[in-house]
Amino acid sequence: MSGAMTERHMLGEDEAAPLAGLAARVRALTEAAVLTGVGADEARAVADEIAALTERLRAVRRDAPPFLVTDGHRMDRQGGNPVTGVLNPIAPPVDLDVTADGIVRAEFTLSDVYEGPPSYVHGGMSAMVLDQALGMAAAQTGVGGMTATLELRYRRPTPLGVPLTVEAKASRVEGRKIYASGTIAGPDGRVTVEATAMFVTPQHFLVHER
Ligand SMILES: CCCCCCCC/C=C\CCCCCCCC(=O)SCCNC(=O)CCNC(=O)[C@H](O)C(C)(C)COP(=O)(O)OP(=O)(O)OC[C@H]1O[C@@H](n2cnc3c(N)ncnc32)[C@H](O)[C@@H]1OP(=O)(O)O
Repeated sequence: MSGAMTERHMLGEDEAAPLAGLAARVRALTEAAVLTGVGADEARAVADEIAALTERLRAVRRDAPPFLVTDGHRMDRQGGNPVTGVLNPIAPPVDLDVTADGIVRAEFTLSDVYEGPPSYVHGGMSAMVLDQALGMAAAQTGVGGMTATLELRYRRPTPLGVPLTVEAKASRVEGRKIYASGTIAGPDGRVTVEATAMFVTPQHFLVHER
């Protein structure tokens, strides 16, 4: 198990770059696996080669995903994050930026790997991207917190394979509760998904942080 309290290995840029390159290759592999039309023998042969490569990576195993050394931002240090993490092949990855006024924003494209209804993005994937963006927006107000509630309104289908925009902003803070809202929009600027969320800073986290 990768427990939250596990001491994390900190990756400097030199160490992180080749691992990000590895993740990018595996991301491409995942898409190729979903879309491939090769025959059964070729699929088995490739599977065996991949199994051998997996064993090579397992030869040296960390207890938990490493963190990236960043320029003081705690936001993007989780290289293994499934939305933003450059080290994680299942992350698109979504490169979330924070503007001076606390708006969290990214342009990103979701491949066929994230298909829900035929030719559209899976609603759970939209939820995950929004959870992350709203969570980062909430963290802009101070400590940040765990998602306590997340409400989605799917207004229209979200297209695959075209540039999407996610935006989020914190709206208010009440004690340990932080409220945030955000959207995903298609290339035409029309909103496809709206989200509101409440994050709660755990008591013990405040004690550790302050
Ligand atoms: C560890 C802190 C992290 C900070 C990180 C900052 C770094 C930022 C960096 C990068 C951005 C990251 C972005 C991440 C995005 C992804 C986030 C996720 O996926 S999180 C995983 C999914 N969520 C869970 O697994 C939560 C599970 N639940 C819990 O852990 C607890 O229930 C928790 C923390 C939510 C509340 O526990 P309590 O013990 O602190 O809560 P009580 O003291 O009872 O409540 C405080 C107030 O909040 C209300 N409340 C609590 N939970 C509620 C809920 N689910 N719905 C409505 N109200 C709730 C209560 O009614 C109470 O309100 P009254 O003070 O009485 O007005």
